[in-house]
Amino acid sequence: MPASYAYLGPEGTFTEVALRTLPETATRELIPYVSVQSALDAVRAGEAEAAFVPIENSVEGGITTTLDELVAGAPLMIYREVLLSITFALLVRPGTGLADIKTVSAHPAAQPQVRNWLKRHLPDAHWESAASNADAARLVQEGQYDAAFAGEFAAARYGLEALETGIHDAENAQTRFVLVGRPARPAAATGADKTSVVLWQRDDHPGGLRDLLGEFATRGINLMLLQSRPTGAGIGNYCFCIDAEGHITDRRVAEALTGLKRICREVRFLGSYPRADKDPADLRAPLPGTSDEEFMAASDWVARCQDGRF
Ligand SMILES: O=C(O)C(=O)Cc1ccccc1
Repeated sequence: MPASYAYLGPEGTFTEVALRTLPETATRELIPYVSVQSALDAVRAGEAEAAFVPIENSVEGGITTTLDELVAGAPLMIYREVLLSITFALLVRPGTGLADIKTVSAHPAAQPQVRNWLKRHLPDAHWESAASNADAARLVQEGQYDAAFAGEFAAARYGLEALETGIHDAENAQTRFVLVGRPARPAAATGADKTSVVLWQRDDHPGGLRDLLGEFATRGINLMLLQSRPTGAGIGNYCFCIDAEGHITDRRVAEALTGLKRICREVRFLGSYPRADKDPADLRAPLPGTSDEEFMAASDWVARCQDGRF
């Protein structure tokens, strides 16, 4: 298997910066791709061992292009996540002033993070979406746009200068990135893990979403992401992308997935992996009655009852 990781490029993306925080990248070739889709397709085709892509930010929620790629097509699995705090720089060709800027470009996920700043400083600038923030910087270098919102570190790579730095509408904005590979056994539980799934309801009925969420709630499982995405089968037709606390080898998570598998038309397991935001030591104790030991003791009791040995 090629020891390479694909990532959302070109060079100089926040994605690349987040990826380089993973220790194993020292022994991997890191290959930039023009889109999330092409990076994930490289994994599906066996050209790359894994792909590293943005999946969620704290301002706008899920990055829909990534979620939609994971929802459809040949199954993939998430193995790691990285959180990165994000502030933007306004990158321009040397000599450009604020008054010269007619067009600005960045990845669509950047727009909600700089909207207020734009309104205040460049109210008449025309927004042009780019495949990534670094690609916007590259297009500024080529003369296609006047300015790009990107990481300050991208300036040197594209011969640009930062007219402004530290741009962020929301304090502490973070973006979450994931390392995605072909399906295999998830890494062992660390004690502070997250499980990602996609759920498709069997039919449309009152309380349908509550039924799905109930499988987590009754087992004391906290949810960290719930994003509905259209299935493409018509208005009102959605699947649900869910991140839940815990690992598939935790009894309560395994039982919740068992319940969901029974009541859903389809469940896609997207992986169990260590949480980037928490140490196992910080994690609260499971709700009473939902620890592995309590699940095991209860099923032993049922087995004894079935045997008449209670
Ligand atoms: O990695 C990048 O530079 C991207 O273009 C994706 C992105 C978009 C907005 C915030 C963080 C990452």
